[in-house]
This record gives sequence, structure tokens and C-alpha cells, in this order.
Amino acid sequence: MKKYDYIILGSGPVAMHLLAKFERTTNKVLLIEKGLWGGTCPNTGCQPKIFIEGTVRPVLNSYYLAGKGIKEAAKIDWPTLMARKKKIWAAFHKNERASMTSENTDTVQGTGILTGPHTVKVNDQEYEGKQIVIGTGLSPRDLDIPGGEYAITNNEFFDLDQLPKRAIVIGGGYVAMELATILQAAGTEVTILQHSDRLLRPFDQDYVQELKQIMEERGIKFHMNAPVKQIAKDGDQYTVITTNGENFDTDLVINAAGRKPNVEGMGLEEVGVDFDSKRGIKVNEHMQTSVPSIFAAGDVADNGQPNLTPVAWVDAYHIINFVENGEKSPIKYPPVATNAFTYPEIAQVGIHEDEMEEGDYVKTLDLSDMFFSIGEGDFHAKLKVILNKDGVVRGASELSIHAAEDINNFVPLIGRKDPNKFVEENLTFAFPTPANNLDTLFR
Ligand SMILES: Cc1cc2nc3c(=O)[nH]c(=O)nc-3n(C[C@H](O)[C@H](O)[C@H](O)COP(=O)(O)OP(=O)(O)OC[C@H]3O[C@@H](n4cnc5c(N)ncnc54)[C@H](O)[C@@H]3O)c2cc1C
Ligand SMILES: NC(=O)c1ccc[n+]([C@@H]2O[C@H](COP(=O)([O-])OP(=O)(O)OC[C@H]3O[C@@H](n4cnc5c(N)ncnc54)[C@H](O)[C@@H]3O)[C@@H](O)[C@H]2O)c1
Repeated sequence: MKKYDYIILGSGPVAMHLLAKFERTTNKVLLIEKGLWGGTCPNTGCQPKIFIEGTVRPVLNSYYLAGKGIKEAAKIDWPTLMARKKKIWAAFHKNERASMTSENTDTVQGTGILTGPHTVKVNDQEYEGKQIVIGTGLSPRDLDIPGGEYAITNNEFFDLDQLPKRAIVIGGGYVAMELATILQAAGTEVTILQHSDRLLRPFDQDYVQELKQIMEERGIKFHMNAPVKQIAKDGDQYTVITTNGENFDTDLVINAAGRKPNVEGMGLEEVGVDFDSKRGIKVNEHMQTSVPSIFAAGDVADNGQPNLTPVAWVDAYHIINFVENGEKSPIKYPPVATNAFTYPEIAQVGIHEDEMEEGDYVKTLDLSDMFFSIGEGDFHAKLKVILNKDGVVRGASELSIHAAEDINNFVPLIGRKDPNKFVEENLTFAFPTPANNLDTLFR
């Protein structure tokens, strides 16, 4: 049986960051991938999304500035955009595997199945590893309703050659709001069906309500408290039926109703690795599972953190520090900033208003009357920061076309007392840029 120092299941951001840390070591690594090399983020998640958003943003920007210095709003040429996307991505998956393979790292295409605390089987071949790291991520959760199989997911969305005239998006989280933004900007009539009364749970709900209104003004329809009970197909048309008795005829249905951990069919029960089919693989403060030689990291780990790429990096680094450097302290997550790439963007770091405790207070800043916002047609831009009674920054929320970038400026302030002193003594920013919001708020 071939022996390795590490066997990694899944080639997503968890694996990428483990391999980066192994680069200057002599560790022998076996990397197993069952689907696309590179995992969700670069193939069917963050990266194709941000690539398409690169075209969506100027188009929507021109929509808000039409008649205000721009003659008319730009239009998306969907087939050309998607052809460009496909060309750029054509060799990605293959190249990704090649870049992950090295003198010390073997790669195998197939499903990794645990057979013991130190052994994994793939394509009927068994391998031994001193440590095993599970980084198998999440998959779209099936819609458990008649006709649920007619809905596409993010796995197919980024290869959509033809723009549908109408689309129904089921769900009201990140994927739903981002894909709805893209489709509407491209010219599709979009309806969001959300089963509850809340959208984008991790974000400031005042800002989410405002974002919903802005998206409605652009033509996106929202039906809240509208659980879907059936999707019927007639030729290439679909009818989506809600439990409220509403029917929606459409050309495309998107399942954005959440994701589930990839824990099935990989021998977890047999080897004694504890997991929950909704929350993922149970881990301790060193990302160790109930079997000490087996670790879990990233989206598949029940680590109490949001399922985001930077969290996968933190998990991966901690495993290396624990195993290779004997790190004793428990994993410590820095403040994790997050954004939905809607238009405008909504961003968050630390707590939001719903999570405030006694003595906490809010400082707000209306960005819409700043010259850069007026110039860019960012007419709803705003920002709030939450501090506690001792002046410690606990959270920041932003709604603006630069929110995703600007929120990064607030990350070093989370947990810091006297932010005005810190800003005055340590930071100057190029002017005029959104980062000057910090100056305006605190200096
Ligand atoms: C549409 C979309 C947009 C997103 N946008 C953002 C964003 O803007 N910013 C952000 O921070 N995060 C974003 N995310 C989340 C981000 O993609 C994930 O947090 C990140 O990919 C998690 O990395 P991972 O390594 O844990 O898992 P993944 O990237 O999911 O990789 C897991 C890999 O394991 C493989 N695998 C599964 N089972 C097995 C097995 N038994 N054997 C071998 N291989 C297996 C899978 O095929 C997959 O390739 C987005 C997600 C989606 C769906
Ligand atoms: N910009 C980003 O960073 C980004 C983008 C996309 C995804 N992600 C990550 O991926 C994760 C998954 O994203 P997601 O959008 O799939 O999940 P999500 O948890 O953000 O949203 C799922 C949505 O579906 C709704 N829902 C649940 N069950 C439903 C049902 N039966 N019918 C209708 N709606 C239902 C939920 O109320 C929620 O609004 C996110 O939590 C996030 O961590 C991040």
C-alpha cells in the first residue's frame, strides 16, 4: 500500500492552502478529487460569479447614470459574455490539477472513501496516510418536491448559453440574490420565491430591506413566505406552484434554496467519524474529528463559522500549525468579512444591529451625498458601525456599490477600543476614495 504523510479529500480552497504550506516541506501528499479540480470556488462559485459581475457592475452603473451624463444604459450581450467565460475557463480544471501535482504530491481523480483511521480507498486502490484531511465542501440541497429535478443550480448556471426570458429563483440567500442580480441586469424577468420572510440572514436587515426595494425598483419581483410545492414541465416551459396556491410560468427555475455538506458515501460512519447530515463533520478546536488522525476543514466542517473561502484557509493553516508545529492554542478565527455581490453590494463584518447587546450603540454615515457617490450614481450608499459602551468596535455594515471592498477597511478595527485614536495614529488613505469613510467616521 502506498504511504503518504497526508491524504486530502477534495481539491477546493482547503486543499489549495494545505498544498501552499507543504511547498517548502518534504511531506508526501495524496490529493483526491471526485469532481472539478479546484472545487466550488473557482469552478462554480466565487470566481465565475465575480467574473460575470465584472460586466454586470458597469452595466447597472450606467443604468443609474443614464440621462445624468451617460447617454443611455449599456446592455449585456449574454452569449458573448458566456462564450468569453467558457473560453477562459476551458482549460482551468485540467490546469488546476497539473498545478497541484508535483514531485511530492500525487493527484487521483475519483471518490475518496475512508476505510480506517489512516486509510482511504479510491478507484479500488487503498492508500495509507499519517493524517487525513476531509475538505469535501457542500453541494446544492435537492428540492424535495415533485419536479424539483427541473431546477438548475449554481453548478449549471455559469454555463448558461442562452438568456432565459423569465426565471424563477427559489431561495433568498447569497446565491439567490447574486444570481437574480446578474439575470435581471442581463434582461431576464426575475422572480424570487422565498419560503420565509427574511432574505440574506447574515446581514443587517434594515439594509437588506433597502436592497430588496432597490432590486424591486429595477424590476425583480419578490414573493416572501412563498414555499414552493411543485414544479411542472410542459415542453421547454415550467410552472412553479407555491403552497399559497400561486402559479408562476417561467423558462428557467433556479434552485438556490441552500447547500448541504458532502458527507454521504465516504465511509464516515464505518470509520467512526461523527457528523450531522445538515451541519457537517464535527471537529474539535484543532479541526480534529472524533478520529484523531482525521481532520475536517472548510465548508464540510461543523466549525461554527460561515461557509466562505477565507474560513477554509484559516482551517487549513490551523491544521498545519497543529500537526507540523505543535500549536497548542485552539483555532482562532479573525473577524470574517462577508459580502453579497448584489447591486449595490451589501457587506458585513462582526455583529449587526440585531445582535447588539445592552450598552451597544450605532454610529451611522450617509454616504449618498459624498461626491464620489453622487458621481457614480450610488444613491443609496450608507454605512453603520456598532460600538459597545467602552468604545470597542463590534461590527460594521455597508450598503454601497463599493461595500465589498470597503468593508475590508473595518476588519482591523473589530475588537479595537478607541478606533478614532487607532485611525489617527496609524492610517492615512488615498483621497478621495471610499476608505476615507473611516476618517469621516472616526477622526
Ligand atoms: C455560487 C457560489 C458563490 C460563492 N461565492 C463566494 C464568495 O464570493 N466569497 C466566498 O468567500 N465564498 C463564496 N462561496 C463559498 C465558497 O465557494 C466555499 O466556501 C469554498 O469553496 C469552500 O471550500 P472547500 O475547500 O471547503 O470546499 P469546496 O470548494 O466545495 O471543494 C470541495 C471539493 O471536494 C470534492 N469532493 C466531494 N466529495 C469528495 C470525495 N468523497 N472524494 C474526493 N473529493 C470529493 C468536491 O468535488 C469539491 O471539488 C460561494 C459558493 C457558491 C456556491
Ligand atoms: N458572496 C459570497 O460570499 C457567497 C455567495 C454565494 C454563496 N456563499 C456561501 O455559500 C453558502 C450557500 O449559499 P446559498 O445561497 O445556497 O445558501 P443560504 O443559506 O445563503 O441561502 C439559502 C436560502 O434558501 C432559503 N430556503 C431554505 N429552504 C428553502 C426552501 N425549501 N424553499 C425555498 N427557500 C428555501 C433560505 O431561507 C435562504 O434564504 C452561503 O451560506 C455562503 O456561506 C457565499
